[in-house]
Amino acid sequence: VHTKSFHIHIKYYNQTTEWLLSRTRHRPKIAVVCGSGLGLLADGVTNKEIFPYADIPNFPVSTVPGHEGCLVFGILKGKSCVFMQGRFHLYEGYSLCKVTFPVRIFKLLGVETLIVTNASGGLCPDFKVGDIMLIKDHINLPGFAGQHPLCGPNDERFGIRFPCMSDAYSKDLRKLALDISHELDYTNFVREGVYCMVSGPNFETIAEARMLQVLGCDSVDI
Ligand SMILES: O=P(O)(O)O[C@@H]1C[C@H](O)[C@@H](CO)O1
Ligand SMILES: Nc1nc2[nH]cnc2c(=O)[nH]1
Repeated sequence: VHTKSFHIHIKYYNQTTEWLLSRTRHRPKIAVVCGSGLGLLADGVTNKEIFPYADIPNFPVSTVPGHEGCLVFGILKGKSCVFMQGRFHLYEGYSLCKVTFPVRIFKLLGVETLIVTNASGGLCPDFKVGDIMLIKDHINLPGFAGQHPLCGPNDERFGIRFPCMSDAYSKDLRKLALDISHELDYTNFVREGVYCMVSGPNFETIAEARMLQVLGCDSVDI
């Protein structure tokens, strides 16, 4: 649906939401987007209901290895959750409003907390391969050049026209994650940093990586 368009009509969001609500008993308040190879984050949920993206009306499909392409509803630690086993990327040929389509569906399903994960490239010299970085802020490089999911007519149901981004990532949730990393003795590989989005699909040249470091980025992904 409108793969190259800046805008997806509300009727498609409604159609997808109604389709899901009529097929799952779950009413999740928490959504988790699983990046490359991280689909196993959904393994721990009980009362699972699984919907392949290809079956969900208007949903994009995953085209990248390591992205299973399923929406998994279930219960984790007594909380109803929904997991995206696989996410979408600009470099797959999807417009950014298509890439972010599921996030708006989560909003319409009643989700209040979104946890995003991905496998990104480290830029901070202190980081080691395999470290976990909690995102404290981001730089949306394609956004500077007009590639932005919020371009186009604004629908107030999803948020205001000019969103403030000075507190994009919940301080409370970041503190909780850091506190738990202390409890679990994970502090030697749990970091905090600034995430940079680029369009890909190529990874950075040495000069580009150095430029992103100078701009204050600690990790980069596509
Ligand atoms: O979906 P994420 O960001 O975790 O995946 C990264 C970026 C590319 O899709 C892929 C390259 O290996 O990993
Ligand atoms: N842009 C970018 N994305 C990545 N995703 C995983 N590794 C990388 C990387 O080195 N650069």
